[in-house]
Amino acid sequence: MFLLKEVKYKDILNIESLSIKKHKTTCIVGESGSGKTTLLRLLNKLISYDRGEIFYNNQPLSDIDSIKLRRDVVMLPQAPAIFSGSIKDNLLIGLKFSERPLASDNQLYEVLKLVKLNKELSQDTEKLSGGEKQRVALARVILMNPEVLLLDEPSSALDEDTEHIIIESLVNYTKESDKTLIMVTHSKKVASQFADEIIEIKQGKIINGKGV
Ligand SMILES: Nc1ncnc2c1ncn2[C@@H]1O[C@H](COP(=O)(O)OP(=O)(O)OP(=O)(O)O)[C@@H](O)[C@H]1O
Repeated sequence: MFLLKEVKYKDILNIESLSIKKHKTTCIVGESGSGKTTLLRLLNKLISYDRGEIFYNNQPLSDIDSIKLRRDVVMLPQAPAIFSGSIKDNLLIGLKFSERPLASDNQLYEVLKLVKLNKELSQDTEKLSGGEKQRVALARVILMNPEVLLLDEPSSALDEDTEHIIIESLVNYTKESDKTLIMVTHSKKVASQFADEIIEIKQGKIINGKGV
C-alpha cells in the first residue's frame, strides 16, 4: 500500500526502507518527539519529503494530487477540532468539506455505535467530555469511508478499558470493510494486542518493525 524508499524530512525523519501493508492494522510507536506524527503527515501529503520517494499503490506521491489522495487517505490529527454545535453538525462537517454525499441519521447513529458513544445526534458538543469529543472526531473520520485511516493517538483521552473497547471495535470494522488502519499509539499494550505490524521509531529512524 505504502512503500518508503530513502525518505528524508529535515532532521526529523530518515527512513531507509519501509512498507505498510494493505488491509492490515499497523501501529506506530516510539517516544515523544521521535517523528510518529511527521510520518503520518508525510503519508497524507500534508508535508513533502526532501529526498527519496513514497509510493501509494505503486504510484509516487509526488505524482498524486493531494486532494485526490486525501479522498482515499484520511488523517485524524492528535487534537482534532470539535466545533460548537450538535454532534450531528460535527459528524457531517467532514463529508461537507470533502464534497461527499451526506449521511442519514441512521448511518450517523451506526457510526456512533461503532465508537461506543451512546448520545443523541442533537446533543451539543460543548457538554461532552474530552474522551467523548475524541470519539466524535473518530466517528467523523470513519464516516468519510476512506481506504486508509491515519489515526494519531485516537484513544489518548480515554481510560484503559474504554480504549480497549473502542480500538477493538475500530480494528474489527476496518477488517470487515477491508480498510487499512495506520495508528500512532502511546500504548505498547494496544500495539501488541491489535497490530498486525508494529513500527517503532527512535529519533527519526525505524529501529524495529515487522513492517520494515
Ligand atoms: N514543522 C516542523 N518544523 C520543525 N520541527 C518540527 C516540525 N514538526 C515537528 N517538528 C519536530 O520534529 C520532531 C518530531 O515531531 P513529531 O510530532 O513527529 O513527534 P511524535 O513522535 O509524533 O511526538 P509525540 O508523541 O509527542 O506526538 C519533534 O522534535 C518536533 O519538535
